[in-house]
Amino acid sequence: MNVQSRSVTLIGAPLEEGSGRRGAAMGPAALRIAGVDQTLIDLGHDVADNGDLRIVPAMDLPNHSKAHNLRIVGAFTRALESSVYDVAASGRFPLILGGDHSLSMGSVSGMARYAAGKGRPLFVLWLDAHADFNSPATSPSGNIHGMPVAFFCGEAEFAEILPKGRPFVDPKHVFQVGIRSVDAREREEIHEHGVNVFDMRAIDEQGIGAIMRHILDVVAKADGLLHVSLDLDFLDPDIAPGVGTTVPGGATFREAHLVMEMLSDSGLVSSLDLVELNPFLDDRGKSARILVELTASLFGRRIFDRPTRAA
Ligand SMILES: NC(=[NH2+])NCCC[C@H](N)C(=O)O
Ligand SMILES: [Mn+2]
Repeated sequence: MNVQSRSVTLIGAPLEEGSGRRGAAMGPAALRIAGVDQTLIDLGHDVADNGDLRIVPAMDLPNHSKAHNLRIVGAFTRALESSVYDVAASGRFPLILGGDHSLSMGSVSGMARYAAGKGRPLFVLWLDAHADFNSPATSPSGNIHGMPVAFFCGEAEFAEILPKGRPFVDPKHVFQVGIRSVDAREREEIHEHGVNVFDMRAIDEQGIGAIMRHILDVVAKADGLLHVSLDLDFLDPDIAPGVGTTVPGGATFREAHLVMEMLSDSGLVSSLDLVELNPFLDDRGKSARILVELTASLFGRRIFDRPTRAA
């Protein structure tokens, strides 16, 4: 195996209040039970586990009728922003175990602060069925997990969650791959802001390999850092049922692994979110395991590393 060994720190974010239902708070536990730490250790990496973040609701934030549970999501955003920043600044790779996708408001903002301090641009690879570019004004649901991209791009500020002057991500540095469910006003917003969208049709027509080569080329040429945010619903629900917002027609097992293998080869990835796993909806741990397997591919596992076995 020819993989650069990395120092990885796991950060559990048992957050479910950004989604419309319960269950995603069990995500970090399920990912640990599926063996995320040992899998990385077996690949030769040094792994530390910071445990799960524990928060109290941020009472300085308002109760917002169009951004449900803002005080809890806001508290997680603050806690994750600083712990992801601290882990990255200590030279380690932050691996965030979610938790619903609103946690990316914190993780990506923490990486944006880290990248700004290094004078390097931050790029985000958003692997998801959804664009998550709503704001309280445009969201049909009021669920904050549909808003994180707009938040870290500086477009959705629904209360002062993070200090004024926080660094934003340039929407043109966001690559969304696997998209197949976008709300009407959200669609206008992503086009207006120049987010790079590769929807499922683009994957079907161009192939995921060509799309990934293009993205990695752009990041490498800019000497950027690349944060990867993997929403379980990027995958087809047939292979990954343990998620609250399933959309048919998602990425296949091999498409998802090829994304991770190419990311691994590139050496460009600085940080990773694993989000939206809802173990309450899963089928005998299948979705938790697939997220761990994909993480293994991102950290250097190759098809030929696995013992051959009949199905
Ligand atoms: N991360 C997710 N699963 N997001 C789903 C968002 C669904 C819908 N667009 C909304 O804003 O409510
Ligand atoms: Mn999402």
